[in-house]
Formats: sequence, structure tokens, C-alpha cells
Amino acid sequence: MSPDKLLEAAHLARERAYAPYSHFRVGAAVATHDGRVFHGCNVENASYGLTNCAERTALFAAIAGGVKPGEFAQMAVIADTAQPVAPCGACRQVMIELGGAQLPVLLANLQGLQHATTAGALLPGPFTAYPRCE
Ligand SMILES: O=c1ccn([C@H]2C[C@H](O)[C@@H](CO)O2)c(=O)[nH]1
Repeated sequence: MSPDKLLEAAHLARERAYAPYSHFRVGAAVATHDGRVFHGCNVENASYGLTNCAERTALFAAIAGGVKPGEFAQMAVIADTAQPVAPCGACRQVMIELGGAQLPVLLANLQGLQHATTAGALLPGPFTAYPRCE
């Protein structure tokens, strides 16, 4: 799948955002190497801290749908920002864990500005779990 097609999927997902508090809608989509696509939007809550970002919604939907870490081919994220949207730190950490540092990530805004990067470039030095406990 082309990155632009995946961005279209992210754009569609953004329209499903549940963002009654911030009114800031974010859409994300992830594709697997075998062509499966999963959508994500931000889902807010009256208890603000319970909000889930679009990126994690998409990644978690994929995992819940049977995708294994390592099967992700690319991700796209879009929001109404001046520059291509910058994912939050929590989402960067989850992207790395599930998609790997090499995961291509296409960031975009509604004006068509794009920034192609990778999960590893978005989060150098990610947390990795408990090596001393193994
Ligand atoms: O990377 C991000 C950062 C924020 N949001 C959402 C969470 C909240 O609903 C709104 C404002 O922070 O944007 C995302 O979906 N992805």
C-alpha cells in the first residue's frame, strides 16, 4: 500500500474522533506487510487522563485484531496542525515497542504538509523493559 493511501485511511479515521473536550481531532492508520489496515482516532473522556490518542488506538486495534509486533509495515498520522502532527511521547514509545525502530511513519497536516520519519527517529533511547530481571 502506498503511504498516500494509508494517509487517506488516517484522514477517514480522524473524522471518527471522539473529542468533545479538546475539539482536536487526530486520525491514524497502520498497515501490515500483508496488507491489513487498522484505523485509529483519539477517544476522549470526561476524566481527561483516560483519553486515548489516535496512534495508540490504531496500534491497539491492530494487536486486538491479531497483528503481531514485527508485522507492521507503516503508519500514518494526521491532524489539523500548522506543521505535520507531532505524536505525543506515549505514542512514540508504543510505536517503537510494537512497530520497531525502523517502522516508517508518515506525519501530515490537513494542508498537505508531510514529514516521513521512523518510530526510532521519533524516540531515540526508548524505554526497554527490565533487562536485569530476566
Ligand atoms: O499524539 C497525539 C497527541 C494528542 N492526541 C489527542 C489526545 C486528545 O484527545 C487531543 C488533545 O491532546 O489530541 C492524539 O490523538 N495523538
